[in-house]
Amino acid sequence: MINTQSQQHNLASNTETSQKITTVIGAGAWGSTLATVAERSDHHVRLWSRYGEESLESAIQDAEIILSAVSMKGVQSVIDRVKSIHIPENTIIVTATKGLDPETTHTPSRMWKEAFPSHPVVVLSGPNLAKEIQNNLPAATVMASEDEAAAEAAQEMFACETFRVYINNDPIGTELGGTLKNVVAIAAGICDGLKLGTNAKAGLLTRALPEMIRIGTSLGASSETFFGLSGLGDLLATCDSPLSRNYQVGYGLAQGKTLEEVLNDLEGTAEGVNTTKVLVRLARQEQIPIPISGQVYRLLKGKSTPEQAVQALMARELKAEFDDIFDD
Ligand SMILES: NC(=O)C1=CN([C@@H]2O[C@H](COP(=O)(O)OP(=O)(O)OC[C@H]3O[C@@H](n4cnc5c(N)ncnc54)[C@H](OP(=O)(O)O)[C@@H]3O)[C@@H](O)[C@H]2O)C=CC1
Ligand SMILES: O=C(CO)COP(=O)(O)O
Repeated sequence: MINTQSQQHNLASNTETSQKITTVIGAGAWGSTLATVAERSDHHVRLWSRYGEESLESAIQDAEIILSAVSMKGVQSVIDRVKSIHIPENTIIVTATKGLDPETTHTPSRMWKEAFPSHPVVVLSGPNLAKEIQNNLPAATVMASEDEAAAEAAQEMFACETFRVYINNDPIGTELGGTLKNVVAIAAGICDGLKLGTNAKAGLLTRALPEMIRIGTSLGASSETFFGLSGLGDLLATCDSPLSRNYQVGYGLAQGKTLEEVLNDLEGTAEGVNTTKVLVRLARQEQIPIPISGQVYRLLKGKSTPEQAVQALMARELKAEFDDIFDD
């Protein structure tokens, strides 16, 4: 069992010097799980929490990889703390947070890159419900970076029999897939909570994917990435699992609970609530249509009921399925 303070796992401390060291920052559900995964891969792992006894400086000393798994609200403060400590330029920074900064609308990888322009930054994202991975069920994920060697090093550090790690070179697309699907997961929870059926759910997810792609490509992502593990893969996992906190938010709203009630009952973080607000701002700025996410926004704001949101989506002007299909 991993506690909420920096620990040495698995290996006796006198073997540490010969092992590659990974430090995981954030001992919540995801950070603890990723520490377990790296430990399964037989690396030396340190798990750091702001509530633990060990200093961050000591926890990240000699680490080849520093992986941040904190929720969005903790990202800037963690960056500031790491920045106050000197870390060598070959230290790889991996970010596993799925959110958007409410101040700047930036993704966590962009925030890390801005703070550490000379360090390789890698995004970890995929269909990865922490509880299933904790239970040793097989899962696949993506390590994405513009620095191929860094992505490969992170892949090697975390891959094991039950955790299959792919690499790609589209960190922003990989990160946005995992982030934007949280908004859709709220909608999926509403869909299931209202018992709208399988056809409605398939329609919802299929129409939500182009929304994610429109926003993603406007921010520089490749559309192809959204059909991979971190896009479609994570959409399927999160929107079809009661383990997902975002799905639980939608499900609770469909039961007639207020957002406050739902969040009070929730175990852990549902990033989709904040992401929806940031996403709507981004979409307005760029004039990008996001009808499904827009309805989630109205619902979270208390401006419509789940039933009204469904009606509004079904009553939209009829249109072609693909934007440019009749252009020629
Ligand atoms: N749980 C999951 O299945 C998955 C989660 N994720 C993503 O990982 C991120 C974390 O999720 P999860 O672990 O589930 O969330 P939890 O609610 O379980 O834990 C919250 C985490 O955020 C950290 N944190 C919160 N506020 C601050 C702060 N002000 N300063 C520093 N650290 C802070 C906590 O650190 P501390 O330990 O120091 O308290 C803790 O690690 C989210 O972005 C989520 O979307 C991604 C994939 C899977
Ligand atoms: O990102 C996740 C699975 O890939 C976890 O989803 P939730 O944050 O909704 O629990």
